[in-house]
Amino acid sequence: MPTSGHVGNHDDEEGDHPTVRVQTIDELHSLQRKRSAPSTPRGNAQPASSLNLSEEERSKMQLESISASLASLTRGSGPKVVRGDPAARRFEGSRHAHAQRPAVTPTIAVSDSALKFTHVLYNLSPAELYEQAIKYEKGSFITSTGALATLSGAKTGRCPRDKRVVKDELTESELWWGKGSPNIEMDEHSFMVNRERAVDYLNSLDKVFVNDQFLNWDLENRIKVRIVSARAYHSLFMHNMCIRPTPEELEDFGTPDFTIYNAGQFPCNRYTHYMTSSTSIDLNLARKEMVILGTQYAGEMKKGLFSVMHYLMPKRQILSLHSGCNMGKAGDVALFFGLSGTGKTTLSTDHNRYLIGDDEHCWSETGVSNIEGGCYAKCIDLSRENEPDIWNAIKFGTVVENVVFDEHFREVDYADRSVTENTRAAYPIEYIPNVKLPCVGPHPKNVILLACDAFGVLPPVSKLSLSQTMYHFISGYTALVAGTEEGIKEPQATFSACFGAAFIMLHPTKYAAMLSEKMQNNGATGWLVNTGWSGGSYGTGSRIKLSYTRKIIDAIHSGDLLNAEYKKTEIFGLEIPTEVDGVNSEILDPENTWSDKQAYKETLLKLAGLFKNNFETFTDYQIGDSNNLTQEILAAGPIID
Ligand SMILES: Nc1ncnc2c1ncn2[C@@H]1O[C@H](COP(=O)(O)OP(=O)(O)O)[C@@H](O)[C@H]1O
Ligand SMILES: C=C(OP(=O)(O)O)C(=O)O
Ligand SMILES: [Ca+2]
Ligand SMILES: [Mn+2]
Repeated sequence: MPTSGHVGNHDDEEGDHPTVRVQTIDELHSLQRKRSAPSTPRGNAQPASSLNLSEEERSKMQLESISASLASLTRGSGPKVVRGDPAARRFEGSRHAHAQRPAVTPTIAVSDSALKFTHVLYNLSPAELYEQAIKYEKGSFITSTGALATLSGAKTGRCPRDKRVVKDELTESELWWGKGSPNIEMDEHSFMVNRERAVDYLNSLDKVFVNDQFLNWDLENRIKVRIVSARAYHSLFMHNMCIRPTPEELEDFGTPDFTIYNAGQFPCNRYTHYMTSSTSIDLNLARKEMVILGTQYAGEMKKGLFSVMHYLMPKRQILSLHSGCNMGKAGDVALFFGLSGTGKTTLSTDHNRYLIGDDEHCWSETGVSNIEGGCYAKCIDLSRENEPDIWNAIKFGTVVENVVFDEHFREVDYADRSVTENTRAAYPIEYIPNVKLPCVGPHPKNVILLACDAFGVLPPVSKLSLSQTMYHFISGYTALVAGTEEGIKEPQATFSACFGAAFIMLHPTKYAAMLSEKMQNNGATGWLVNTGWSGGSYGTGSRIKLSYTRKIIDAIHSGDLLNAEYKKTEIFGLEIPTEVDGVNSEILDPENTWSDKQAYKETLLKLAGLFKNNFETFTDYQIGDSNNLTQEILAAGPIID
C-alpha cells in the first residue's frame, strides 16, 4: 500500500529493486541499444587496423565511398546518402548513433533524384535484417527453428543464358568466347545502360542495403567486395555467404575491389542491345562491377563473384575450383568437385572432418583456401538423420529460400516441392560445428570428382590415373533426372568443363593444366565417385544410399582404398575396388546390379558415346606445355570399338 506522496517510495512498495533513471519512454527505449558490429570468427588470422582516423572522419569517408558507388554516371554526381532506416525517427536511436546528416551534398540539383536522400543500411546485423525483411518484404517469416524464410520470386535458380560479359580489347583476347563458353558478349555501352538502370532504380528507393565484405580466406589474395541491394534478404544472404569483416577491418575497408549492383526486382529490357529477356546478369571486369536486373535469386550474386575469382586468381597463378573441401584430423585435405546436386555440400560437411568450405576454393602455392564465409545447401528432402550438421545449421541467422512451412508452427516441410525443387539454406560457415577456422588448409591429398549418374552405369567409386582425372575434369559430367514430373524420364546428360563451365572465364584447358601440375607436384590422387543411380537407370534403379557413399569417401580419406585390390572396367577403363569397408561388394561393379545385362551394355555404350561426342571440342587444344599430356588425356576417355 502506498503510504506517502513521495515518488521515490514506489521503490519501497516493490522491495529493493532499483528503478531506471530516465525521464521518458523514448529515453528508456534508447537505453536498450548500444553500438557493436558483427563479424566472422577468425581463428588465429587477424590482420590489424592501420589507419588512424577519428570515428567521424571514418564515417564520412564511408558515406562518401557509398555515394560514389551509387552515383549516376550520366548526371555525374552521387546521391545524398544518409545512414539508417528512413522509418526510424530522426535523432532517435542508440546512444552512440550519429546524427543523420547527408555526407555529400551535390552543388547543383540537376534532377529530382538529386534532391532526395538515399538511406543506406550499412552492414546490418542478422537481427536488424530480420526486422527489415519481416516488416517490408512480403513472404518473409521466421521458421520454428529461427531461420528466416524468404521467397526469391519468379526465378528460383540461376539463369546462365542471361549472363553477359563485356567484351573489350583486353577481355576479347583473354577470355574464353564462343561454343561451350558461358561468356556471352555485350558491349561497354549496353553495360552502362543497364548499370544506370540499376543505379537509378536503387536510388529511387527509400533505402538500400550495402554490404562491405571479403572474399578468400588467404589474406594475401583477399578481395574486397561491396554489394548494393534493395532487399534485406539479399543483404542477409551475402552477409552469410561472404567473409564478414571485423569492426577493425571495416574501419579500414576503403574502396572495394569489386561492386555488385543488385536491382533484381527491376527488369532490363529488350530495347537494350544484347538483351534477350527481362533478366540480365552483367559482368564488367574493367570497371570491376556486376549489375543484376530481373532476377532475385540470391545465388546469382555468389556465383557471379565466383566468376570474377575465376578471372582474377589464375592471373596470380592460383587455381580457382568449383569444389567443396575438408580436412581430416591428420591434416589430409580432400577436394570434392561436381556440378550442382552431385554432393559437394553434403559430402564436405562430414562430422568426422573439419569443413574448409562447401563450394568455392583457391589452390595456391601454399595450399587451399575457401573463397566464401558461408555455405549454400540444398534442402530438398533434408533429414536430420542423413545430414545432421546441415539440419542443425538451419537456425537463427540462416536464410531459407523457397521452402514451404506450416502456417502456425512454422515447421518447414523439406519434402514439399510446391515452390521449387531447388529449395536452399544459406548459413555462416561457423554454424557447422567442426569448421576449420581460418578456412585454409595444406595441399590436397585426394581430388574427388563427383558425378550423379542417373544412367546408373558409372561405378560407385573408381581410382583414376592423372590423365583420367584430367579427362573427367575437363568433361565435367553429371546426369540428373529431367524433371520432377511423374513417370519415367530419360536422364539428362550434362557436360560442364571443369565441373563449372557456367563460372569459368578462361579456356578450360588453362584450369586443367594448372590442376594437373598441382596434383603432380603434391602427389594427389584422383577419384571418380558416382553419387547417382545403381541397379538400373532412373526409373528402374535407385540412388546410391548416402550412407554407402559416405563409407566410400571414408575409405578414400583413410588411405584404405589407395592400396585395395582393383579390377578394370570395360569401355571406360576405370579401376574399381573389389571391396570397400561397410559397403555391399555387389554394388561396386554396376553390371552386377542390373538384372537386364543387355540394357546395361547398351546404356554404357550410349553414355560412352556422349562422352566422346562432348570431348570433340577439346581435341584441338594442347593442355600444359607438352603435347604428351594432351595425347594421354585423349587416350584416357572411354574406348568404343
Ligand atoms: N549418395 C548420395 N551422395 C550424395 N548426395 C546424395 C546421395 N543421395 C542423395 N543425395 C542428396 O543429393 C543432394 C546433393 O546436393 P548438394 O550436396 O547440395 O550438391 P552440390 O553442393 O554439389 O550442389 C543432397 O540433397 C543429398 O541429400
Ligand atoms: C549455388 C549454386 O551452386 P550448387 O548447386 O553447386 O551448390 C547454383 O548452382 O546456383
Ligand atoms: Ca556449386
Ligand atoms: Mn553446394
